[in-house]
Amino acid sequence: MAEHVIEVENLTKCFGKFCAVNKISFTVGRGEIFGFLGANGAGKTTAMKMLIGLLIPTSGKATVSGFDVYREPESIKRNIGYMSQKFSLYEDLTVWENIRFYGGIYGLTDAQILEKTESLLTRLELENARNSLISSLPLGWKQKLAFSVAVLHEPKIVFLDEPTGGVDPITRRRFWDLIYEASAAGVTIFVTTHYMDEAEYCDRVSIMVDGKIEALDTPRNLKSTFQADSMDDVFVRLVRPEKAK
Ligand SMILES: Nc1ncnc2c1ncn2[C@@H]1O[C@H](COP(=O)(O)OP(=O)(O)OP(=O)(O)O)[C@@H](O)[C@H]1O
Repeated sequence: MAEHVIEVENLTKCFGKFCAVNKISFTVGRGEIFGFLGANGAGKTTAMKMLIGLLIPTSGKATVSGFDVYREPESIKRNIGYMSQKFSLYEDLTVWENIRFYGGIYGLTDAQILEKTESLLTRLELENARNSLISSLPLGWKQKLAFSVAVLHEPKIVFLDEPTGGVDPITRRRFWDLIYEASAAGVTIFVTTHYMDEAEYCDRVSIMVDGKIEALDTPRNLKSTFQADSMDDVFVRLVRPEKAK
């Protein structure tokens, strides 16, 4: 059986009487691309914040890379990569300055940063943009660069919070090439998205409704279980059942 790098059992987060995340349980295997879906307000961000050591749960258990979310949040932060739509690259620094800045934060040496910068710029075909300000780059390039920076320190797990918001399907597909590459190298990908084409690219998908995981399986099995033609249909049936009728 594949090694579990994320283990979650009855994880719960309540704000007063309202439980944004209500007893969710799942495991994620090494190298797996795990899609974390749900409507706005379903509790995805709250759940992810607990897993990356930013929010202490109310109850339940969870470990990430073997580290406990209650006792070892700092170890979790050091051992994961994280990219969100909101927290990303510095717009008023150049491509190279951003790489150097994050490399420093992740504790890489100058020599490691230099070496990784060259291979990263070549891979992304961004050699000519090394001195360009981030603000001058198209959004699709920024997202690819933000992902590459998030895995600069070679974490075993990377958390992506709506990483491809606002770009077209072709640009999203190119971004997913980077995800596949990382996954093939053994990196586990935990990704939230509102795009159902991306849900189809995941190995398994969980769908949250009102703080609970209502379905969790491969896209193929979910479509079969819900007798749906697409992940879009599956999502609508679960999240807005009245519309599916
Ligand atoms: N600090 C907080 N205090 C009170 N309620 C909160 C807090 N953080 C989140 N919530 C509530 O918890 C619920 C889940 O929010 P969360 O941001 O986790 O949802 P989400 O699935 O990530 O939504 P989105 O797709 O819009 O980002 C929402 O009703 C939100 O208002």
